[in-house]
Amino acid sequence: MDNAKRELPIKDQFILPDGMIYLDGNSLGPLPKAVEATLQTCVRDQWGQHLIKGWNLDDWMGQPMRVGNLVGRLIGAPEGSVVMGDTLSVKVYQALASALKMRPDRKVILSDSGNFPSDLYMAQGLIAQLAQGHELKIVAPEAVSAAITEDVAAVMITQVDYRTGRIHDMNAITAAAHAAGAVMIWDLAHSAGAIPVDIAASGAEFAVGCTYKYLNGGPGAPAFIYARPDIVADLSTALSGWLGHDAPFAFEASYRPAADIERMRVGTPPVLQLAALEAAMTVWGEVDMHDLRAASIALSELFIAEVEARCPALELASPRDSAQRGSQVSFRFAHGYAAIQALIAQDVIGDFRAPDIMRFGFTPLYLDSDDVRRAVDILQNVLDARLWDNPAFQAVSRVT
Ligand SMILES: Cc1ncc(COP(=O)(O)O)c(C=O)c1O
Ligand SMILES: Nc1c(O)cccc1C(=O)C[C@H](N)C(=O)O
Repeated sequence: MDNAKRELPIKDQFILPDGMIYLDGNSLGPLPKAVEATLQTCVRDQWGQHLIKGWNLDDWMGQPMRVGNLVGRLIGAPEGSVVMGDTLSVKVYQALASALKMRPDRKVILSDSGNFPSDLYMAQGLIAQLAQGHELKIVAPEAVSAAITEDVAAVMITQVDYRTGRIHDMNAITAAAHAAGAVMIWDLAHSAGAIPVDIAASGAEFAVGCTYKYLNGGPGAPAFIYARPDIVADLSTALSGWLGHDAPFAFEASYRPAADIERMRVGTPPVLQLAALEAAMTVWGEVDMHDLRAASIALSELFIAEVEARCPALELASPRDSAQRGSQVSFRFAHGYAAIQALIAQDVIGDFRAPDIMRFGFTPLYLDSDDVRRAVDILQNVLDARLWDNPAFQAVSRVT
């Protein structure tokens, strides 16, 4: 297949600095043009002029469900089954706490060593808080299915590994969890907007994810949570904030959860961030996820082929089979941190994950094959000329 035919034509909908090749949309997506204008309106006209009336006039209170439905379409969730709010770590906690309540006789939470640390930390914190003898079992990614035994209450897996990009088989793991009577939670942080997902078809009970990566909602954009519609009415929400109440403005003294997914809301929605995200979601109107996936694979394959041909010091850390890989490609290199800094100094933006992973995200909404070739030209120069071997590139910054 000709790579050019796989490219998506909406690069002009994003604001990217001149000359920059942005290969970090898997960590923080760039600014969609629609967001800039919407935020101006939201700040100046809504907040500025409507003030408190904005909750009704501009339906700020409806944002978490309205935007949840937009995100839901990208992950195969039915209308009304996804709600926005809080950070992903908080949503992991809520999903996990709800899942444990569904299996009171079981004490094991199963996850894998490829999971993002915050998910594991939230599980550890919840276990300590409950003090009921739960245990977090962490196995190798390849060992997950075999480790789903009948003492497992919840299987909590991030579908696409943040370091290597390796994809877990969502349907197979969910089926294994259900066969053993466990509840399934998927973290779609590196999946939503990156690969086609059909959460409803998987049958999983919960999915959570963030929106600042491939959904381009901006730094600090809120997370989403999905719960399978047939279980919602009985879910314990763990964090019983007033906006998850069935009638928040009745101001009752006792908590009574909303009948639907809104029970997973906690407190006041981040209105400006949700306005930004709602505008960012308009770019998906013209994108078919299967076209996007094909374009992402074409760009990733091109990158791997070019790097392997021209940069022999780097070792592929991602699965070679594109079907097993998300929308990022990682290479191992002992001087990876400094090499990434040297690349960034030349406006090729990737990132580094300890101990030695150079990570590059491929987002076909705003990247094409010329960008990929140019990025590899610069990478080759960084390696051939040992540009990484410069003290200026070794000082580790607070955020990598
Ligand atoms: C898989 C995964 N889970 C959880 C998080 C944490 O998200 P947040 O900082 O929004 O709580 C991240 C990224 O930071 C992530 O990649
Ligand atoms: N959420 C982030 C942040 O607030 C600062 C820097 C990076 C992040 C990230 O999202 C990291 C990301 N989850 C990762 O895959 O490494």
